[in-house]
Amino acid sequence: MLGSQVLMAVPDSIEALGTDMREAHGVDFIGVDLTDDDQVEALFREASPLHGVIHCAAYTAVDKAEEEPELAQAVNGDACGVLARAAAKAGIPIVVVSTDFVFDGKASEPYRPDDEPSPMSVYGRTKLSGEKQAIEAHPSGARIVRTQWLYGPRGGHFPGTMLKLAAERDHLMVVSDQTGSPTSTLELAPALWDVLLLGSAGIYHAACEGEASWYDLAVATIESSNNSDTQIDPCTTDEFPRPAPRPRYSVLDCSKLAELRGKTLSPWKEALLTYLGSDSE
Ligand SMILES: NC(=O)C1=CN([C@@H]2O[C@H](COP(=O)(O)OP(=O)(O)OC[C@H]3O[C@@H](n4cnc5c(N)ncnc54)[C@H](OP(=O)(O)O)[C@@H]3O)[C@@H](O)[C@H]2O)C=CC1
Ligand SMILES: Cc1cn([C@H]2C[C@H](O)[C@@H](COP(=O)(O)OP(=O)(O)O[C@H]3O[C@@H](C)C(=O)[C@@H](O)[C@H]3O)O2)c(=O)[nH]c1=O
Repeated sequence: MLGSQVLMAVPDSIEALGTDMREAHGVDFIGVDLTDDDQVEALFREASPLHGVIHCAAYTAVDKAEEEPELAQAVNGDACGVLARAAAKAGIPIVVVSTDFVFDGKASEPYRPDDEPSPMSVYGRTKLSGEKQAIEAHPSGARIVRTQWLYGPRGGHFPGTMLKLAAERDHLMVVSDQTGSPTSTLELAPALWDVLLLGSAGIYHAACEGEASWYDLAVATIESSNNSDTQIDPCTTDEFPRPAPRPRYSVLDCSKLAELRGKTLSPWKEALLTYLGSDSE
């Protein structure tokens, strides 16, 4: 969703900094083992990122990760250390994209970046490992950006699944007891740039404003399509069992990012409607 490329090296020219015309080189790591220091260093020599790296690759199949913990650990955990080490050697910062699923969801108010993580799933544990490995490998340059509930122009995502299912079925059940902040990658991408270029080493939270359940997100998505009679009913997590546990509440406190940027990301519904091409509400 954040791009099929797994690494973005930013801009070629210093003039591009601070403008809206920032250009990134997407680098496809075809055939490169991200857990191999030599291969990643060679890739850095080839791509020669001047100002930094935004690392987006991950094993994101939350349920399947429960069956493939070693692979998830290699991709989500160890690769972050390797990439951060290469960035440290190159003397450039790195942004590592992480997740709300590092938290256990037992909180009742938004999680701050320095709150203690306690992941519930293989995906969450391996992403937390990636955060730690990146910080250890590049203490002065690693910026961790935790985000959540992403959707956007590329790749599969929950609103897309809802639209597809609504076209096929006349009834959907969607969990209403998990709360987070649906976040458009169109909102997140500029924030990642700002953290890379203006931020300092450490952990940031980045999500659209406001909170919602998956049910709320499904309803808002289907309503905006204006051509669906599909009935959507709320259900509990227990009524929609999945292999990986998810946090019940994982809203992120994004005030540190807002201070850095002088603004918040847009409210989640506004961003959703913009993405869906309808701002008529
Ligand atoms: N989706 C979400 O809701 C959220 C995502 N995030 C984080 O944001 C980042 C981007 O997520 P998203 O855009 O959803 O991810 P996607 O699953 O859409 O894309 C992940 C990318 O990683 C690549 N990748 C997977 N395994 C490997 C590997 N072994 N070696 C090289 N590349 C690999 C994939 O390549 P290929 O296409 O070839 O498989 C794909 O391009 C991730 O770090 C994720 O953890 C954080 C919070 C929420
Ligand atoms: C398809 C479907 C899902 N659900 C539920 C299951 C689950 O609790 C919730 C979301 O399901 P998904 O599997 O689409 O999303 P999920 O993989 O849980 O999404 C997570 O992805 C990772 C990568 C992250 O980092 C998280 O921030 C988060 O976005 O919706 C329903 O209730 N009804 C449905 O018809």
